[in-house]
Amino acid sequence: MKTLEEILTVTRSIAWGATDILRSYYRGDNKQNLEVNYKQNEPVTVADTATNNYIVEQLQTAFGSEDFGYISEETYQKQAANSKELVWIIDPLDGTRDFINKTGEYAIHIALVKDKRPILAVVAQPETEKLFYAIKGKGSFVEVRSVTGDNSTEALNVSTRDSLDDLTLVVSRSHRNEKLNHLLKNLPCKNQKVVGSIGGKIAAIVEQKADIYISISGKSAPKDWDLAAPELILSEAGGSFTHFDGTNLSYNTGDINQWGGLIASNGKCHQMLCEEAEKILGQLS
Ligand SMILES: Nc1ncnc2c1ncn2[C@@H]1O[C@H](COP(=O)(O)O)[C@@H](OP(=O)(O)O)[C@H]1O
Ligand SMILES: [Mg+2]
Repeated sequence: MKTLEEILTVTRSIAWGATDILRSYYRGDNKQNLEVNYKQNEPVTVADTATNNYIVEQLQTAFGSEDFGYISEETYQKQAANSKELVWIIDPLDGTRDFINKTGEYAIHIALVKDKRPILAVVAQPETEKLFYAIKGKGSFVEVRSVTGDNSTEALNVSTRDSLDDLTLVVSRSHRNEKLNHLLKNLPCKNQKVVGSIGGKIAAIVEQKADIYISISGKSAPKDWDLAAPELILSEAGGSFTHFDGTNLSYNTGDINQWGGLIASNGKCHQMLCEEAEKILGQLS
């Protein structure tokens, strides 16, 4: 069995390959029409499926199916938890709406999960040519691709901002509901900005451009592939990512949905934020 470092090297290379595929669709180099279909009210394009197939094929070629299971957004069908000890959880295009609407805010997520928790993660942000990566216990890093092929890498640390009023909150542009809007209106953090893709929101926190991300499920919920890779990148950069009650997220549980309220933060006032969120939402019901 390869070491996690060896697995990461291969995964990073696959994520750069996926970056090139998405960038070429984004720029219209692939002449195929970007027809938008809908799966459970979420848009899907040929860019999602082409990148999905590329990532899964490349991972399967590199790691096989004896030791590893595979859960990927575009090929997922409702199923029991995957029984393999190591499971890849893949979102080939996180932020499909933003990809279609050309905000540039979309990402690729690849996570390796063991015992329901992420142990290795890559989040690529094609439009900034950045690739965020982490191994559990080894810190988070960002690699920036340059045209000369001379990539630079930096260790990531969340901000040290620790006063609720000063924290900047990032939130979804397209997944909003009454509860979330009520919470955003009543939290003391008044610096709020919309960012597409969960990978992009977590990238903003680990690059210290923001401090908090909040999500509340409605009729639908974010899925394992939306969260597993960003979660590890954030926690390895010193942040926290939990349910409102402070408990950890679990992946590959048999229910792909992540229901309820989730808070990701720089960790400095995480518990206070969780309590504040529950208090504010308690007033609504
Ligand atoms: N409440 C919710 N219900 C369903 N999906 C959600 C969601 N909140 C976030 N997501 C998913 O998370 C990704 C990023 O969304 P957003 O940009 O709004 O934060 C999108 O996935 P995909 O683009 O991979 O389909 C979106 O479907
Ligand atoms: Mg997707």
